[in-house]
Amino acid sequence: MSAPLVTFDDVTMTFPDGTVALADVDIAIQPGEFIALLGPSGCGKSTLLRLASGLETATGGQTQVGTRQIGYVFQDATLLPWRTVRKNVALFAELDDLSAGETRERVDHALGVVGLTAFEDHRPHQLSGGMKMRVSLARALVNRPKLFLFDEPFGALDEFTRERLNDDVRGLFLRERFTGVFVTHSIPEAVYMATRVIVMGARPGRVIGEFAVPFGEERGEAVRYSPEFAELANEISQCLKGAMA
Ligand SMILES: Nc1ncnc2c1ncn2[C@@H]1O[C@H](COP(=O)(O)OP(=O)(O)OP(=O)(O)O)[C@@H](O)[C@H]1O
Repeated sequence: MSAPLVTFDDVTMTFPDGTVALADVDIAIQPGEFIALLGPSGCGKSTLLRLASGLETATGGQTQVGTRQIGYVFQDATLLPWRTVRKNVALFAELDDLSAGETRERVDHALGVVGLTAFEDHRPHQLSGGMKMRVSLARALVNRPKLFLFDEPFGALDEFTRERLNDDVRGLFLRERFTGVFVTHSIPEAVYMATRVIVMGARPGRVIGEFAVPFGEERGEAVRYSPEFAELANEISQCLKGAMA
């Protein structure tokens, strides 16, 4: 087995007001894994992503991340309304001071893989919620992330759009070969997307269960509606219920 890309070793996070968001968290994420993080509200899922991204530093234990090329998408697409789709996608490349030619090449690629090339001159108010999230994904892709953090990106979308975006992210994962950490409240979404599901409990936030997902790279309806899928979702649900009892 290769060295993990992300390691949380005995990590504790206590905020200045005394809130213990995480206690004794041990997680090792191998390159090429797609982890779904599931757990009740307030169990520290977003805090874990913030630690992995370097936005926060844990108050105890060790957090190690083997790359600085990190993509991060949030529930809100956070687009700049006055910029076109292309200019929004180019934002981080501009901040990184990439040359105009390199930026154009990366933006073209990112717009292509999220299927928005035809909309590059639109402004955010002309897009659906799902399209805005695709712009947000493309913007993160421009940095060619080796680690891609998703903080409940599709929670606000209708189920149909969400399922399509789940397939889009799976497609990106298979094509770009990043390592993914995907926070969600949805058990089916977690099972559909992930290679491994990590279940967290609250007060304090900690890992209470891990489930390897036995499905291969090709997912789709046949997997989503299979008895094995329902069985695994049920096991995870029992684990979560145990955490909330
Ligand atoms: N800056 C902060 N100061 C104090 N407490 C905080 C801070 N940020 C988060 N918390 C607390 O830490 C705990 C974990 O928060 P976090 O946002 O990581 O949970 P979560 O599992 O992502 O929740 P949700 O599913 O509702 O988004 C919560 O109790 C939250 O109130």
